[in-house]
Amino acid sequence: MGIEVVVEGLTKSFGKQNIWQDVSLTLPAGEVSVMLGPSGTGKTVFLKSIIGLLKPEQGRVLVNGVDMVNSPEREIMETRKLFGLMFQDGALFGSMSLFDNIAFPLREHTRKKESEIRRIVMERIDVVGLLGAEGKLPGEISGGMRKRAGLARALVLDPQIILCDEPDSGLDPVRTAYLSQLLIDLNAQIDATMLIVTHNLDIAATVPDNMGMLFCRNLVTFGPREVLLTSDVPVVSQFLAGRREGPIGMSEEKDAATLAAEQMNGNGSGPRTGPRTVVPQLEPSPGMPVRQGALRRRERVVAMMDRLPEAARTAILNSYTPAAGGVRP
Ligand SMILES: Nc1ncnc2c1ncn2[C@@H]1O[C@H](COP(=O)(O)OP(=O)(O)OP(=O)(O)O)[C@@H](O)[C@H]1O
Repeated sequence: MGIEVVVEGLTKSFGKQNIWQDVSLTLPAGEVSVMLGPSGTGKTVFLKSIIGLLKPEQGRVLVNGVDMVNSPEREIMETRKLFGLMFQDGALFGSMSLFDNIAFPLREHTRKKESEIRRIVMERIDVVGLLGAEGKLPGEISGGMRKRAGLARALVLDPQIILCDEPDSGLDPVRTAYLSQLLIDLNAQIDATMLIVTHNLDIAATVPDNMGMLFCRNLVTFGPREVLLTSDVPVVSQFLAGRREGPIGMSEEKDAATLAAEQMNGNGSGPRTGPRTVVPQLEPSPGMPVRQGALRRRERVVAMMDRLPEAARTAILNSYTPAAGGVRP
């Protein structure tokens, strides 16, 4: 089972530029979480801070008892082995075949024999649906295949935590839908804790158990998916609706005068009139194991029900009630 990641009071700046401050959240073990946010709000910086590649000036990130911000570098390096990373562009070596790319972490970090490496690599290539393409160079395959190869490479060291940075970038809607299903199937198979950074609304609506959003140097919210999906917080509802009207502008935040003018014109970001539909979360494909993370999540969310907003409670109850169309385990 995956490992929980506890983020406490994290603040990161580059020189005088504060990226975000006082971010606290817990990625529950074995569950899938998504971090949303407009471009430039520091989502990638957040991922890099979790694995200790960037150093926030305040706060802690606890993984298996190790603080990825303040512990000695040796402990951080050791703990980093628990992570699988999938970067935006797949980050593959252009001169190596897919097989060698995917084998790279095993050859670099383990003393396994080539026969064992071959077995593991081919197994992961099968999981991401790339059997037959293992001899190709990254330049000879499509962007979607490169993403899947990046995911296969993230999986070879049996990670307990998987971080995906914009897995959908450059993919068409159909490929994105396949990738979403692949992420859920993977979670069912390996029960790893997953954090996906994206601004893709389809992934946000259908993949995660939990969702958060970074905006304006703060974590706006983080919790069960239904909380964000039914939220009336202006920045959240604007983002989820993909509207121009609201606090998010082209360069992140709009000034107060523009916002006031929008509200005068009736284009404001006030409360919605009708309820927002929460689409069902993706289920693992037929033949896949039951997602253990979903079972644990159900217990966790039911226990916190009385602390959640009413719209989120209703959405959760609907998803867990077969009569209401809910199909969750
Ligand atoms: N190593 C660095 N040194 C200085 N500034 C940096 C560094 N890395 C990131 N930044 C700055 O931090 C801010 C957040 O960048 P980040 O890439 O995390 O945003 P993001 O939310 O992932 O954006 P996008 O959705 O467009 O990928 C940007 O202003 C960026 O220029």
